Order: sequence, then structure tokens, then C-alpha cells
Amino acid sequence: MIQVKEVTKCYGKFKALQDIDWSIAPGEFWGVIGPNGSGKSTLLSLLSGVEAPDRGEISLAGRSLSSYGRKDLSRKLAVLQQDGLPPIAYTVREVIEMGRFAYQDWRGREKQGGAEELLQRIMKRMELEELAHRPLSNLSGGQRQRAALAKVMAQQPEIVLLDEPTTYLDIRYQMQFMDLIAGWQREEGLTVVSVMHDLNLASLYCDRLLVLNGGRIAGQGAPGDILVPETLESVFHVKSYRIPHPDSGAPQLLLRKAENIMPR
Ligand SMILES: Nc1ncnc2c1ncn2[C@@H]1O[C@H](COP(=O)(O)OP(=O)(O)OP(=O)(O)O)[C@@H](O)[C@H]1O
Repeated sequence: MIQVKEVTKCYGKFKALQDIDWSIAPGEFWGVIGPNGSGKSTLLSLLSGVEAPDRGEISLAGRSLSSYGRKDLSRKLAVLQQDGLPPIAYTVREVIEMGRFAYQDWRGREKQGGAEELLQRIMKRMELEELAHRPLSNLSGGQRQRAALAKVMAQQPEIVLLDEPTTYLDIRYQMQFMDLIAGWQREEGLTVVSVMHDLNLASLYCDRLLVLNGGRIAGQGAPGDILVPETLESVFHVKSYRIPHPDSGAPQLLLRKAENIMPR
């Protein structure tokens, strides 16, 4: 679905990403993890076409990413940022409708029917019906994030790129958000690439993890292979224990306080 070949991205003389080779198959759920400043957001902005690599090539469904027009790309790929939508005066309903941009003609009319039914279904699923006519400016950060996800769903993309999407959500909505994305992935074969700071959440939801460190790939593979105390120590400089999740056996990490770590 996405091929990243020998990609390097520089800001001035600084190499934010170097020699990135990565392949994403359709329907996979990838988590991108790594310390602050390791290049995660830069990689996402390259995948979304917002920025272009200095070297190397990114292709999407067999075509160079740079050859896609704006509407063309919007039907394939949607992006959800950490603070998905600003507190603007548009209502929730209006914002979700904006997700249909790529399917409208120059007068703002849909080329095919069925949009109204789709919007109703999405609002119901996201529990946004009661908020439909409220302006974003008087919603909480978490409610705005749900509206942002609804807008992305209305876009009906094949790939969704998420940049730390659960940062401002409480634990209930973090889980609800991840469950919605995972359900959407299962039901419609959505391909997901998500920057994640919460490694335990990444372990529960991602099929594969890409580890960045200092702009280079420090590992890629299944969470069971990647989330080991040795990697946590070499990449994040923290000590941890690893235990299996009682439900699924997925690895979960317990962080160790420095005062409890006995010198050998
Ligand atoms: N527009 C820019 N100009 C100059 N340097 C930049 C720019 N954008 C990012 N960088 C630098 O590139 C490196 C990677 O930044 P990036 O935002 O991709 O990291 P990240 O892994 O997403 O970090 P975080 O976890 O803190 O969000 C950092 O050192 C950052 O300072």
C-alpha cells in the first residue's frame, strides 16, 4: 500500500530522517514509536505528502506520492493530528460534512447519493448526535477529537495517518478511540499508521511497530519482538519489566523507578 525507499529528510544541514526503508501492506495497523525528536512526525508528514523527501521515494498504491492531486490523495489517505480540530465557530455537523470535500463538485454537491445516510451513521457511531449543532469552540478537547475522527471517517479513506491521536483524551475515550479505529480497520480493511507514545496501548492495538531513534530505523516487527526491556533501555533509556496481558498475552511494560534499581 505504501513503499518508503531510502528516504532522507533534512532541515538545513540536520538530517531529521535518514535512509528509511519501510513497506506497509494493505489492512495493517502500524505504530510508529521512538523518543522525542526521533523523526516520527516528520515521517508522517512525508507519508501525507505535506512535505517531500530530500532523497528517496515514497509510493502509494504503486504510484509516486508526488503524482497525486489533492482530491485524489484525499480519497486515498486522511490525516488526524494530535489536536485534531481548532476551537472554531463551525458546528460539529458542518465540520464532519467538510470531510466529504473530495467527493463534491465545484458547487459543493456530492457526485453520488448516500452522503446523508453516511453522515448520520458516523455521528451515531461516534456518539456525536447530541453535539451535532454545537460549535467546536464550546466543546471540550476530547469532544473535538471525536468530531475530528468523524470528519476523517466521512472522508472514507483507505489509509489513515494518526499523530498521537489520544494525547488529550481521558482513558475511557482513549480506549473508545482505539477501538473505533481497530473496528474500522477490521470491517473495512483500513490501513492505519499511528504515532504512539503509549507503548502498552501500541502493544494492544498495533500489528506491527516501527521504532525510530535519531532519525533512523532502530527496529521493526511484531509488538512481541519489539517491546522488550533491552530495546526500551537502548532506545528510551528506561528500565522496565515485561508481563503478558491477561486477556491476550500481548506484552505490557511496567516501568521501574530509578530508586528501585539495585546496582549490580
Ligand atoms: N520544520 C523544522 N525545521 C527544523 N527542524 C525540524 C523541523 N521539524 C522538525 N525538526 C527537527 O527534526 C527532528 C524530528 O522532529 P519530529 O517532530 O519529527 O520528531 P518526533 O519524533 O515527532 O518528536 P516528538 O515525540 O517530540 O513529537 C527534531 O530534532 C526536530 O527539532
